[in-house]
Amino acid sequence: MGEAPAFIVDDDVSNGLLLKSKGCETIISMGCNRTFAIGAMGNGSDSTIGVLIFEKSTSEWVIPTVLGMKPALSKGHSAIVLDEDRILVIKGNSTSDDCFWFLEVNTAFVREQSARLGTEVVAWSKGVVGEAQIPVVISGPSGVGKGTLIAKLMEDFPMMFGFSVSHTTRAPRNNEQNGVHYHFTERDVMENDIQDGKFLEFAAVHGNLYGTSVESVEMVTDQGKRCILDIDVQGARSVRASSLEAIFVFICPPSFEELEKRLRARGTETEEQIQKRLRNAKAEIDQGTSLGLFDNCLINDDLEMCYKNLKKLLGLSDGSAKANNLSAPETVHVPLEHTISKVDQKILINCTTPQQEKPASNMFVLDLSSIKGGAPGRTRGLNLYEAGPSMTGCNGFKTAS
Ligand SMILES: Nc1nc2c(ncn2[C@@H]2O[C@H](COP(=O)(O)OP(=O)(O)O)[C@@H](O)[C@H]2O)c(=O)[nH]1
Ligand SMILES: Nc1ncnc2c1ncn2[C@@H]1O[C@H](COP(=O)(O)OP(=O)(O)O)[C@@H](O)[C@H]1O
Repeated sequence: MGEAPAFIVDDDVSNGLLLKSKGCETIISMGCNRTFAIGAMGNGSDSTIGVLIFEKSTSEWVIPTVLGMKPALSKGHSAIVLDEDRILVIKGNSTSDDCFWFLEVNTAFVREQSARLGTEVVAWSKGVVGEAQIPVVISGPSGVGKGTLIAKLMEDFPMMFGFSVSHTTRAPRNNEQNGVHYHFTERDVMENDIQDGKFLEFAAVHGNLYGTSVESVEMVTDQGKRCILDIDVQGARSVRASSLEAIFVFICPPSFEELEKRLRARGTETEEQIQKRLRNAKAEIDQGTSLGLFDNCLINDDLEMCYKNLKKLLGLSDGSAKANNLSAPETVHVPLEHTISKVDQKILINCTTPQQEKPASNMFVLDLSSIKGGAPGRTRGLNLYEAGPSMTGCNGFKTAS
């Protein structure tokens, strides 16, 4: 559990939306029963951010199990309670690609993990500014053309899509690069990482272990791109059961004979491996087309036609309307000294220093009405924009004292 953080607890914690920041420590109340302290744990350069919970009914401090990648410690943060299930923590002196963090305290994931571990649990999830495009899971039997379709998508929309690089214990093919096509790894290393909870899903496929690490999905999301996962049907089922929201697409061959022809023509497998893949293909097609697991099934007969249909279901048929929206948002710097206030799902961040002449140009609105995802993984869909004059006065927003 670790050492208790050296928090300074203020008496003034009764207001649910209260922000109280003393150097590294932030104290925030949630409902009438619990107060959260977020601040430095450890000493000097070894300090990391820690969390303590004060249970008012028992007057006791509880050290929760903290899940997820946590933010680096900063000299000050502001915080605000959202919907009674998570706390938005804004790191001072940081840029918008790393300053918005959510501490989940009562989301479905946290409740599930708390029941599993039998302890109080909280989970960090970093907020990503930008359009909330949910990941795309693509499955289908070996040789059906998944890789070919994904490569076309990545080539035509490089700013929009990013590929989740899986881990596998199978040997690389001649044209495959480590870290690009797969992270080629040893079985015992991968099994340890699975035990440590680093994988979103994993499965034994054609005699090898394959898996998607949480990090591989988060890395794509951090770039503001829509994540594509090329995983088998078992993996798709695991992702469906996880809290990662995604769209599920199954690619089907026009016939079994054509699948066999493509696999042989690719020339990357031995005869034995081809036989194994063909045997597995039958079960995969059965499951992929009949379980209700997939949102869409595309038949890859004519490649161009299938690609066109894939683009259509991803909302790209009109050319690139959505792709253009995805240009990386401008980076905003949030200084150490800032105040925040909340109206509905909008947070006004006031970065104005007393010397500044045009305060409005230094106020931003963080709109959380379209957020998606959360722990495990990133919280996407944060919308950040400069506050207009109507938002910075008495119209809706009250500036926190
Ligand atoms: N569950 C799971 N399956 C994966 C993952 N990465 C790849 N696969 C699947 O493993 C199977 C074999 O992939 P691969 O060895 O690259 O052969 P290919 O499908 O014939 O190109 C395919 O069905 C992939 O979709 C992963 O991270 N998790
Ligand atoms: N619609 C198609 N018609 C004919 N050949 C195809 C089609 N789609 C893909 N291929 C070819 O089939 C082989 C297998 O495709 P690939 O993308 O590697 O499949 P997967 O990733 O599903 O294993 C490749 O040689 C590819 O060029």
